[in-house]
Amino acid sequence: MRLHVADHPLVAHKLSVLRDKDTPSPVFRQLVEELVTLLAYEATREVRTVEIEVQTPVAVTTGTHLAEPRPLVVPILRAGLGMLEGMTRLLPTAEVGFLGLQRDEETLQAITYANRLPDDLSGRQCFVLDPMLATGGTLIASIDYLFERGARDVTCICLLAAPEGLALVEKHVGDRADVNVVVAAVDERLDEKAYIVPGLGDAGDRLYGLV
Ligand SMILES: O=P(O)(O)OC[C@H]1O[C@H](OP(=O)(O)OP(=O)(O)O)[C@H](O)[C@@H]1O
Ligand SMILES: O=c1cc[nH]c(=O)[nH]1
Ligand SMILES: [Mg+2]
Repeated sequence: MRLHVADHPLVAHKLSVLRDKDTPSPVFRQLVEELVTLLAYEATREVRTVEIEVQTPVAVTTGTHLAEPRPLVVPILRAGLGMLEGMTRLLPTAEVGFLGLQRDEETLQAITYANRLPDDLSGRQCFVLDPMLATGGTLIASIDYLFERGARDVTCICLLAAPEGLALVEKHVGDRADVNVVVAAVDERLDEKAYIVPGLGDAGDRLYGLV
């Protein structure tokens, strides 16, 4: 697994506003989108491209297009949905697949309640969107679904990660170079309810206002 922690003052600024418990849902949603676009810039650094010929008004030149098959973006419902718009703004031609997973807050196991992924992901580059990497159970299940269907590589974009969750994902995938995790920050730890500390609370509730 390769980990990239964004080191940028704009990311740090937006993340601080996101953490503030008094930031209301509309502002929270807007900031999540902006943060994803900044993280996606880094996360798509190795997106596959092909050379094409472009006729400018002046001359013929060599340009770049995204290669086929198109990348697949997979928001993990519910909270990952808040990251989709920011991602597709940068990758408008990507296909989107959906996974619905909810962590059972007693057992901390991730339960899958929706799976709308293409059956065959052979050769596909996949980008998983989930704001919170806490115990890592949700992300591990998501990565497994994608590789089971033949994904070529998986890049996970998260806003916050706990060291415990990162360690579990790393233990699960080992040193394979086709799993990337891009995060805005790695926080201190998990609390007794497996919430990220200092974190930002329940990302789904803060995005969509449900309790
Ligand atoms: O690393 P883990 O310990 O598995 O926890 C992380 C998961 O918890 C949150 O989702 P949640 O289960 O609250 O669902 P929601 O998005 O519907 O709120 C979050 O968005 C991750 O998907
Ligand atoms: O801190 C956490 C942990 C899991 N899910 C969240 O939304 N927040
Ligand atoms: Mg939640």
